[in-house]
Amino acid sequence: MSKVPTTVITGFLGAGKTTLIRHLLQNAKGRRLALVINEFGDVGVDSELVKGCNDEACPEDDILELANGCICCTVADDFLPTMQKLLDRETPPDHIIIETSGLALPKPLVKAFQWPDIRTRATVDGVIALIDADAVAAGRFATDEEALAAARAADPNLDHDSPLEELFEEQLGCADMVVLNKTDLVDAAVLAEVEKTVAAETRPGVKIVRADHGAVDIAALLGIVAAAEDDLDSRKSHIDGLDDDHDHDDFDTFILNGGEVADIDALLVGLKEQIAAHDVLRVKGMVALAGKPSRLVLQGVGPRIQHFFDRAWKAEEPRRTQLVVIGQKGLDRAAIEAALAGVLGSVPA
Ligand SMILES: Nc1nc2c(ncn2[C@@H]2O[C@H](COP(=O)(O)OP(=O)(O)OP(=O)(O)O)[C@@H](O)[C@H]2O)c(=O)[nH]1
Repeated sequence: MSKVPTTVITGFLGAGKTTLIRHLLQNAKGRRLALVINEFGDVGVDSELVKGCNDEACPEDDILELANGCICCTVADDFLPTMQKLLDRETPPDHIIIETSGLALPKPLVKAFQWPDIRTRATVDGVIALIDADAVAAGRFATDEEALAAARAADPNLDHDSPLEELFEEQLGCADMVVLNKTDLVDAAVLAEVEKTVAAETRPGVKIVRADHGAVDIAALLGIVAAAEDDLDSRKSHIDGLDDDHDHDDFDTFILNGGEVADIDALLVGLKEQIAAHDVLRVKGMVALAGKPSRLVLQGVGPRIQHFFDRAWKAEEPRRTQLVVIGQKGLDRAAIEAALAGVLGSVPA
């Protein structure tokens, strides 16, 4: 029996994983793909967005959500049963795509493919690391030595590099291929520098492909045949030898709840102020705009915010606003909520 190839898509918060997967689904060329989506935060925004595209290549039944924390920490409880369910199907998918949360360490997930019941039926075709070229150019993953020294002084138990840099290294060090995304946001000279920074963290021979909005040919992404689960030793990780004992205490997340938003511009201005003031890494979710039949998807990555209408609100859905906010440890939830209370509208009963 041949094993079902599985591609793991990793990459920091907002790098463009969901965008790349939507592109993949729209260009599946007859392959039956199943998606396993893992998010950090309780609102399944990514799966909503993928379902919203109503693509024939990926019916809703083939989109499975793992919302209980980070996939790398909940492997045994959530991930393995989900894989077993997919593989037990009368007609298993041709290919499984796993979108990890932006904070996930890919190596523990790849290791899970050594689990006896999975190993005989599935293989990791490849680990794809998505990189936000704009964020790397802005130095978001570089260590701010002063800040690190201050953090170490405040917490003598701090035993690692800046959490953002560590994740950057962790995700690149496990990759079979890197997609350097958001090339539209940086010029050629900057891109060449970013590519050098990225190449310094990859294993030898790993290809770096440049992309705009995750538009990479499916033939390049799928069919790498890496069998990554048999090749774990070449993928260095900060948690090697630590018995997979790690957590995500370096990051905080919460949900901003509201009702109908009367003034989108006021919400955007308020959000931008809060993102800057509290160094928020990611904001994403749905906004109910007063007087509009469609729901508004809002996406913030670092200082950039985008929004668009995706589909009409269903009759049974409460018109409410929910935005996931993610930042580094110590995020001042109360201050952010207080600052935005006036522009988010009242939560429906
Ligand atoms: N300018 C530009 N924006 C992009 C590109 N790719 C994705 N985006 C935007 O970046 C934002 C985040 O994209 P997602 O695909 O949701 O990123 P993600 O990695 O799935 O995010 P998380 O699941 O939260 O980690 C969205 O607003 C996208 O439209 C790109 O190549 N260029």
